[in-house]
Amino acid sequence: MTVVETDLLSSAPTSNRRILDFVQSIATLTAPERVHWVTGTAEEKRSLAAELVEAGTLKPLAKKPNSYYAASDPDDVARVEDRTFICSEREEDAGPLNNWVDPGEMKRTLSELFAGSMAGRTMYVIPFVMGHADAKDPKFGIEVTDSPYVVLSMLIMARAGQHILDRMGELDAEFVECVHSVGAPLAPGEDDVPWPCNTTKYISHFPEERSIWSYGSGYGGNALLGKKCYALRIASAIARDEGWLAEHMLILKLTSPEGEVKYVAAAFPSACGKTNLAMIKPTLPGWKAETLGDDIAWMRFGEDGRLYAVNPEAGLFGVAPGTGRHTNPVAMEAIEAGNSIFTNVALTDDGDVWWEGMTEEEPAHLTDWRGDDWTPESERPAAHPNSRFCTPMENVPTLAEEWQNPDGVPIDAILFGGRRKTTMPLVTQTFDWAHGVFMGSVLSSETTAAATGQVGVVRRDPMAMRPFIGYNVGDYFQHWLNIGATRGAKLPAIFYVNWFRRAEDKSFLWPGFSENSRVLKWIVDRLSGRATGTETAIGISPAPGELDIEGLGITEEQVANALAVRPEEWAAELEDIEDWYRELGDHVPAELKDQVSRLRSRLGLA
Ligand SMILES: Nc1nc2c(ncn2[C@@H]2O[C@H](COP(=O)(O)OP(=O)(O)OP(=O)(O)O)[C@@H](O)[C@H]2O)c(=O)[nH]1
Ligand SMILES: O=C([O-])CC(=O)C(=O)O
Ligand SMILES: [Mn+2]
Repeated sequence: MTVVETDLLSSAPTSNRRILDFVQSIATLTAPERVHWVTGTAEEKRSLAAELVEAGTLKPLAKKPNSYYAASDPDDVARVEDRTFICSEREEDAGPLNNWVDPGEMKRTLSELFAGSMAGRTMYVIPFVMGHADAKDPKFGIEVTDSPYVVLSMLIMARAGQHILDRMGELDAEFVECVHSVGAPLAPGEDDVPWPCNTTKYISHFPEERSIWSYGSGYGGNALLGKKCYALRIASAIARDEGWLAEHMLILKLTSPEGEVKYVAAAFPSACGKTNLAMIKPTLPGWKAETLGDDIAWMRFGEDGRLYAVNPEAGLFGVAPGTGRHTNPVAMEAIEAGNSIFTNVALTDDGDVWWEGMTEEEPAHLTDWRGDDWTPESERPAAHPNSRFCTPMENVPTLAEEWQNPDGVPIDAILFGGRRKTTMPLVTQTFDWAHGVFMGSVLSSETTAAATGQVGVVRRDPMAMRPFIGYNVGDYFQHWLNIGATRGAKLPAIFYVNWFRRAEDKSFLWPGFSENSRVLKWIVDRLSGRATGTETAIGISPAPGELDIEGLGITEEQVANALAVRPEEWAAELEDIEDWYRELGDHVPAELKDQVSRLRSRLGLA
């Protein structure tokens, strides 16, 4: 018996066989120096943080309570989509948008990489639940990792710790096995680096087995395995099998001046405005917005036939640049409340954080995310474009009380949207569920810094889920159609929005941010039958005068340009949509292909 085995059996805070077997097998494979079962106490967090400060990974921030700064390796700054794999038994089940490797072959590769990969390090065992532990069918996970930075981040992002392990033991619950290593074993006496990682990276998912193996990266969506890997890729496969939806969506509660409440979920691709909309401060008098989630929504039918959404996460992992008092004051307040980790932002000389867009005036001197001196004359941004704040949901001053409800909130409207300079209007309502699924399936957006690769290229990002669907995209579309065809379903209305359309002089046609509340008002007016709208080839637009622009200081003409459905743009779009469906192959449902023909004829192009 190795040291680890003795240690594991004697000190494990659970007697659950499945859990012990899993942890033991990973310890045997990865050969860590010790095993630490994560409890989630304040004392544990303090000591982990102190260790990370000692190692140079974290710097305490003088200006923010219990908050830390981290700078990653410059080559480990975002999700790596080209190193992300869906290892289903059949290649066809991974579909055309995923990288597929045979599961047996991937397991062999991983076994080699993980063999001894935690040498000289501590292996942490993080018991967690996505959603609520007292939900009807709680979705548990155990992440083993050799990164204490991941532990501290996971304790913010998910409900985790000893109380979750106890609950799992009580229920003898199934759990998703999440295995993570930064891939940087330490030889005896070898010094560690502040951000250990490996140039070889594998973010591998086994959807049938419901397990995740992540190697080589310590960053965000690659390493906090409860988030994108579990709550979207694996959960989307579970949701397909169980008849629900796991989506890349924010959840927002809106209350009108008359006290009418509506719940909205919205899917925008990474770095396209979910966190901002989730924390919107309406500019229209009397309107109130409250936050339920900013990135992921799990939606299931309730007994009344409505779709109920829960946020499976417990924290925000928000894009820092562009977040400031004038754009997202609610997020700024959340950050001020402390208990946060900031990664790849810039440091001020007095021990605070800064990033582009936080303040209008730039500080005279900073330490940039690479650790270099920075002044306003510097050519490179001070914060990495994908720098992030990791903050507990409880810090959000606009948190809705329903956040504690394990069954979630009934969704009235689903919004799809992307970042498009042209073509896509500010807002349009789809005709019905199938048309909404069609519009979601052709969602398009310019790429952002949230993933490695070229930024600013238009690509299709169906339902904002392109990098996150754990199975064949065509089957995923069919699943959405099936949800709509569920007997007794009282479905949300589906809208499509674009805050990012530009004028000829390249300026934004719509001021965005808090002013998006005017678009939300029109949406609520549609839901409640107060706005009649006007029909276009692609959906229902606000009729002239229906969008409230009072006091906004923009002209009716500018609004008309933001809302315009231009036939010449749509002729080009249609061709691109046809190419897209061809590219996706024969799993695309006939019902959606039929939507393309109908759009073609509505555009007068048949
Ligand atoms: N012009 C404009 N920019 C916006 C608007 N909303 C958000 N942004 C900018 O878009 C960027 C990303 O916004 P987020 O709200 O963090 O995006 P997200 O969808 O939550 O991103 P992920 O966390 O990567 O999934 C930030 O730089 C924002 O300032 C808007 O209404 N108009
Ligand atoms: O997953 C991440 O690293 C951050 C995120 O929310 C996204 O990219 O959508
Ligand atoms: Mn996201």
